[in-house]
Amino acid sequence: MTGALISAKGLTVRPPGLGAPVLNEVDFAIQPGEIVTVVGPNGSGKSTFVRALLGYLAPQSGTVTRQSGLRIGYVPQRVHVERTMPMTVQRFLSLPHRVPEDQAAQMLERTGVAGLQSRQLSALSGGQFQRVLLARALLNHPQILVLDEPTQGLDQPGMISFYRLIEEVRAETGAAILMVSHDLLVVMRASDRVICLNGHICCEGTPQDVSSAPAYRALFGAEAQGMLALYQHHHDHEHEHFHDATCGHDHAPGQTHSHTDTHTHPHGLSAVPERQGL
Ligand SMILES: Nc1ncnc2c1ncn2[C@@H]1O[C@H](COP(=O)(O)OP(=O)(O)OP(=O)(O)O)[C@@H](O)[C@H]1O
Repeated sequence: MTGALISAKGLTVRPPGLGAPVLNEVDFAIQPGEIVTVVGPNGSGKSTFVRALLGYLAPQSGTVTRQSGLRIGYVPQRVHVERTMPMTVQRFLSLPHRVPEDQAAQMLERTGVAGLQSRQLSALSGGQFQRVLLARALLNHPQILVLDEPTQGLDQPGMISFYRLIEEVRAETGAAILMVSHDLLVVMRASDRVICLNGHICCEGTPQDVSSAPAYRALFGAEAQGMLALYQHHHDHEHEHFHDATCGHDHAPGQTHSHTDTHTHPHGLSAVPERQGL
């Protein structure tokens, strides 16, 4: 799609030594300012997808296009190496390029961990470390932030406040955000679009659409049921390109879906028709 920050067409990735591709024929595009979340079971290819989009992995076939000169802020999934090394937060923020102390201080304040510059990385709590990682990614003034499971190890309140911060960052900077997450309930509420991945795109659309898609429910079972408590999904509205792998067809804009689902509310919550603030 024109204007996309990153797009992929027919993206197929097969790591060396693996017989079958981890990703198969994935089409994708993210537009400026969009928040897109990738969900999927363990081993479904989420990190591979992100790394291929960023150019760290070469595709077997298909193409990835990144806007020329695109500024990317990337928080990878596995960063425990840095945490065990003796290193202050200031030094960590200055890798690979030196960052003036006042800029570092400002960014740490923005991400809610003011005054930690001289603290050792190993002395940070999980939540503080995630915010330091976010500060480092933001120092690059990214047009797109790519976060691979950014709330690993955080408790529920920590997760919620982290995602709130991500929404604030989008509002303030206009950066697009591509996240991989297992925190389905929380993160889906903060997303414009959700992609459910399992080697290929099983379904994608608004959180409401995806949470009630049979393919999504088949993958996430009980957790998907929880989503039903949060979203009321009437199948009498228009879908904008919503591919449902279980149905096996696309619903074109203007097409009315004919499923008649009964919505249950297992937690006794009232249905929330629109996206809610966190
Ligand atoms: N370099 C590699 N060599 C061999 N296998 C790999 C390689 N990279 C990924 N894989 C395999 O590809 C599959 C997808 O891995 P990936 O890390 O992308 O999944 P994921 O959805 O991010 O998983 P998780 O939710 O557990 O983080 C896994 O089965 C993994 O073992």
